[in-house]
Amino acid sequence: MPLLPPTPTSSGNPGSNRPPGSSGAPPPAGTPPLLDILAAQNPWWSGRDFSAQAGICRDRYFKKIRAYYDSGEIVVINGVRRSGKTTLLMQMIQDLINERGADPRSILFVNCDEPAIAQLANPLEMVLDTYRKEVYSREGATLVFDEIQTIEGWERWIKAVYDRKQFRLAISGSSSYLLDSKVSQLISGRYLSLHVYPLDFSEYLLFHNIDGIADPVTLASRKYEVLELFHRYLYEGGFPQTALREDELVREDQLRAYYDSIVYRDIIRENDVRNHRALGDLLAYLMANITSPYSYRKLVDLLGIDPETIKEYIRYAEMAQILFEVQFFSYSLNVQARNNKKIYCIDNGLRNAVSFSFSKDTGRCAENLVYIELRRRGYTPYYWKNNGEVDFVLKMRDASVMAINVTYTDQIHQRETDALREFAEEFGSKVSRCLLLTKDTQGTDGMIEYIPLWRWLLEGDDYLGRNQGRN
Ligand SMILES: Nc1ncnc2c1ncn2[C@@H]1O[C@H](COP(=O)(O)OP(=O)(O)OP(=O)(O)O)[C@@H](O)[C@H]1O
Repeated sequence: MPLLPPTPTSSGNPGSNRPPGSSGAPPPAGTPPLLDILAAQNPWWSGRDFSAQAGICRDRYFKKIRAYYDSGEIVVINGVRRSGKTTLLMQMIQDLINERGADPRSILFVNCDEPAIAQLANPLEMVLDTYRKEVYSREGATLVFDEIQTIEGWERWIKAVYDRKQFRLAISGSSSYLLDSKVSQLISGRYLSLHVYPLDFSEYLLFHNIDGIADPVTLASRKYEVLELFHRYLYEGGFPQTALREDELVREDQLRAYYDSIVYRDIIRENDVRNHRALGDLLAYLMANITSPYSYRKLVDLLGIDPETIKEYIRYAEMAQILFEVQFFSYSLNVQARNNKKIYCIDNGLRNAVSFSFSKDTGRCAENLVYIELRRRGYTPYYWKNNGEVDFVLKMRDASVMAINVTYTDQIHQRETDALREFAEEFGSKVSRCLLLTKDTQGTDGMIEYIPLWRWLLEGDDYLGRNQGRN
């Protein structure tokens, strides 16, 4: 079977079974294995259909990637494992070929996590060399490196390639190390980055064939289905692959496999963690106790792990983007540091699949959902506590603050509204808005706005104030 059959738009000789730059003979037994690997990863070189790999279009990410690509800067896609980064890269490639007339062979995609590539002595250089010699040697190629953080020294290499100005570049990675300060300094001013999260609620609806709910008439006619799906989303979370699974047992097994792979590859392997048991105990505790305040001292007493190790492991979990620590809100950094922290998880489905719980933990799930949505919208939420507790405090660009409580019960408890009033009294004119996200109550009492959680998730930033901006 020819290695690279011709494609109608190929830049090679018409009728040739080989890519431009290769020798005239059919690929012999001794064809470099690297070319085979690359050909398998780049089905478009041979005109093979790869639409299945491009999945369902997540519009807002896709539009951004397109704009970033057109800017000529390095497109960086970052996000927790399995959130859909590779699929977005496939959508970008499909768009370049199908809509924008790119020569299929002018696009090189490399999965750097593939052992056969990662094990090469100088993988990126060898891949580019092979590609240039065997597939496409002209200028203007697009080079796409998926999971690039697995290759040591990739930053210098990417910078050098960028500086040659011969290629368009896109890279992706699953860990925040991809853009930690050292790296971003090296390529600073040369990249535009996009953070990919598991599906938001409108994307989740789209994955269940509900589209167009921005239109009030459509929303009204499909409200029952939307509410039913919201109930599922609340517990099952939004990883794209699991959102498409109907079988609950398979879905949970898959989420547990995600968790194991994140913990092993992005925490243990990435940071060379030796004490697996301590790490496992800490993560299990934090996963079970999302949304609750904790102190390092309490964790030391409970788990018998020293405080420095606890801090370090929490940082690793943050870099792997599965857990996020939230600080107490105060204008004084000392007060902020002295107070307890809270922890939130990237996805309710992931959290529920690995945490043993007798109840459905609806309150925690609702609050966690809001936290992730606020991060998606670009905020760094804080919490506040005095007599009552405010779940989220947002610092706005105009220096005001917004307070949000979440209550997912049939009846609204007075403590939720009292806490918002207490916060408003304490911070006075700095408070621009108080929201209470509810199960289904909507309206206002003059000071507090009540909004059903599902509706707030769908209505994007509007309820947070279009002109308020983010911190
Ligand atoms: N937009 C989408 N439409 C349909 N399926 C999707 C979509 N995005 C992701 N998926 C599915 O979710 C799974 C993970 O997607 P993908 O490989 O793109 O994620 P990733 O972030 O690159 O993962 P990793 O970090 O593990 O490489 C795949 O099975 C993929 O088919």
